[in-house]
Amino acid sequence: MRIDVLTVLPGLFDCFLKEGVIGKAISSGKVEVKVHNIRDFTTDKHRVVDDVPYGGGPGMVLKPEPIFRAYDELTKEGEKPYVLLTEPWGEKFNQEMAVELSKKPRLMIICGRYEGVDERVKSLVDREVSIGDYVLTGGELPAMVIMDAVLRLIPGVLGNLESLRADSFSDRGLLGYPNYTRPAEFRGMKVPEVLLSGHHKKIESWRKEQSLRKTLERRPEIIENLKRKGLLTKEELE
Ligand SMILES: N#Cc1c(-c2ccc3ccn(Cc4cccnc4)c3c2)n[nH]c1N
Repeated sequence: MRIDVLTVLPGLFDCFLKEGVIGKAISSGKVEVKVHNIRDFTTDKHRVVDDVPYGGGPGMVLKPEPIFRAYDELTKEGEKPYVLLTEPWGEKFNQEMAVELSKKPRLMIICGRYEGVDERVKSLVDREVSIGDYVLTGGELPAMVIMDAVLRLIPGVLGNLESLRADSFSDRGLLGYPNYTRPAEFRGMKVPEVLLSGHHKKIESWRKEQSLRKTLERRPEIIENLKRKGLLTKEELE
């Protein structure tokens, strides 16, 4: 998968693209992520990317020209990208969307700043996406959240064991099971016996029950949604 990111703050992505699972996936060539400074696609000597809003009002708006120039330049060759625009009021990002996006060969993520992008930029966009009902200062952190959730699903990025675990739980949006590690007792708090038993079938069924129970308690709508889609097995429904 290739992802092109358009932003006026490319430096925000430096650590994200160097560290951890995502950094390894990029350095090993499993995925390609290129961050482009929208300012590099301006043509004036002051490299202006924003302007005051028509009709008045606070703040500035990202101009359409530099973003269109970047899009035209980056799509001259190769497969056309599926274009995302991060927006406070976009479609809510979730695991289902992450799975869908992970199957695209190429993505482009346009990150707004200030009061947002000129409305005409949306003629380039396939999906306006929000990571939640709160207002951030720009679209870069949402872009990193989306990339993290999508790239971890690319085969080989997490390694086999992890991707197997992911398929059975988080890809259906179920909440995770409790994790423990040594010591077996810490300040009077013991690790559940089943996890010390070495009985893999019992452990798996305990984890599934914990995940379903936590999801039912905290996010019952996820269970209802899975029931409606027929994505819960008979024993999971019991
Ligand atoms: N995805 C996502 C987001 C954003 C987000 C995303 C892009 C931009 C570009 C500009 N702003 C700031 C801004 C714009 C309009 C009004 N108020 C503030 C952004 C916020 N905030 N919260 C989310 N879940």
